[in-house]
Amino acid sequence: MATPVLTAAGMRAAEQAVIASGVPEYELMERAGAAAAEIIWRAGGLRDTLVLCGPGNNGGDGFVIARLLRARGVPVRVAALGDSRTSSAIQARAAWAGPVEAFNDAEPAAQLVDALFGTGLARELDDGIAAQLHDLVSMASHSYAIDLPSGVETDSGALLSPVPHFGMGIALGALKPAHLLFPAADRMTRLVCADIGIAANSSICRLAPPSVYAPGTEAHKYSRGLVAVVGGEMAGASLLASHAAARSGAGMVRRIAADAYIGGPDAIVTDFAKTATEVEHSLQDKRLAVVLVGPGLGRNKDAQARLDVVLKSGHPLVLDADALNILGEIGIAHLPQQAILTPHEAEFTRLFGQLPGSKIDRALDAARRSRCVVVYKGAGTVIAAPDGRAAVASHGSSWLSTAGTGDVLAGIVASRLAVMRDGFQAACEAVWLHGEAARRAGAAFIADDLIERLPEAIASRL
Ligand SMILES: NC(=O)C1=CN([C@@H]2O[C@H](COP(=O)(O)OP(=O)(O)OC[C@H]3O[C@@H](n4cnc5c(N)ncnc54)[C@H](O)[C@@H]3O)[C@@H](O)[C@H]2O)[C@@H](O)CC1
Ligand SMILES: Nc1ncnc2c1ncn2[C@@H]1O[C@H](COP(=O)(O)OP(=O)(O)O)[C@@H](O)[C@H]1O
Ligand SMILES: [K+]
Repeated sequence: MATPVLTAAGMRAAEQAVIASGVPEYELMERAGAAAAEIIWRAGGLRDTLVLCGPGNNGGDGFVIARLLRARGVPVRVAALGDSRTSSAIQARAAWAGPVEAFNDAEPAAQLVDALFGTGLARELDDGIAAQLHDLVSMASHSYAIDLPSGVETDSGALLSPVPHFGMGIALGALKPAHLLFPAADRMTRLVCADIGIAANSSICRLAPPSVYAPGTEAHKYSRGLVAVVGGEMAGASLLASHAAARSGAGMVRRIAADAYIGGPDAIVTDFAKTATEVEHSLQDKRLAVVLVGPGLGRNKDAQARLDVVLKSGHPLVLDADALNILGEIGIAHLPQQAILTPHEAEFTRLFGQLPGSKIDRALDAARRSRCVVVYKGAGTVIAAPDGRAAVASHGSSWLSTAGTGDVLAGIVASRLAVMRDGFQAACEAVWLHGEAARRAGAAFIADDLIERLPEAIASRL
């Protein structure tokens, strides 16, 4: 099941709904503290522990964690950053029977629990606080960020001040954008989400592994989807995309290109189309389920003419690479509705300009403006639909940062769209399969290797 993602305001609203239903606010803090203490106990056992508590409810969680770990026999010290300022945090502090040290004087421990700030962080940490947190975390063998690492901005994943690397992030009640967006997501080696009895409904989710279906017994190559990949003068990129499409479930792939390359998998049929008119003619095939254009297209006048006939073809479209660059120049008004766009950062900015907000906000804004599904690529890829749904793919392999992997993704997107016809779902499946193929390919792979891993990635989800 997809894990929902809540912004700081969304989380407050979800908490308020539970409180309005009759659960005392302090009960939520006890639940959060108990869930986190259980996770820490399982991971760290009887290690000597230091809990850092801030002034708000995140600090309150810390006092509950300290009390419950001590009740299990864990040697626990608590260091607080000033007084507790909320009624729940004051109550949690009063229930802690041990001494409270000053944060600035706290000595390191084998296990460090950061309950300084969570969703209420309003500005960067003072330099001295950030430095002391950094030292204490780096001297601990086990470190846990309660709800969020202190210093990250909940909704954007930005680092408001330097943030150390934690062994584990323990999200309370729901994931927040900073758990999945970079650079914050990189500050937690492991991430767990603790259930505290909050109904976290959200149109934004963490990308979940898909359920993929094998073709039915009545399937034939056209019913499984015929994909056309329209390339230009350069063969490599459109070949990668075509090959990836062929390995991702489509019944047939046709490459329509001006290059004279005749190698590549024999299963891919190449239509030699020198001019835009010849491309137009090839696209008149009613059996085509999806047309992908962009990889290897080029940006010259001929490329523009080829793109133009694709945009007017009436087929469901996937637009990548040079198709996006050309659209960045001529404007998104020329986009057909319900296409899938797969921009990386530079292509995104060329298409939509500098949009405000988090990467999730920007992807959703772009999807609404273009009325297309947008796959905003990079570490922390966001897939957004015009109706407000978004999925965030985190922890994809950084080895993907190699030439041609985007062409492979575009081919997978086209193939999944040909198979299932739902743009958002197809894009989500494709990003997951691409990430899984990368995981299976290990280190230092090239784009071609990813394609070979796609059948295994698909088989793992049947
Ligand atoms: N309502 C509840 O009882 C629950 C609260 N929860 C916890 O509460 C957290 C949110 O609590 P709060 O809203 O109290 O916020 P925080 O505890 O994250 O921080 C807010 C406090 O820090 C101060 N502050 C903010 N930025 C600062 C900075 N840079 N330097 C110094 N002081 C700064 C604020 O003035 C305020 O006093 C969540 O992250 C979660 O850990 C969860 O346990 C769920 C239940
Ligand atoms: N550091 C990274 N971590 C995770 N994924 C990445 C990283 N860098 C790139 N990727 C992924 O690799 C692919 C690269 O696509 P793109 O930039 O279009 O490359 P190309 O144009 O060379 O094919 C995208 O799917 C992107 O999300
Ligand atoms: K924290």
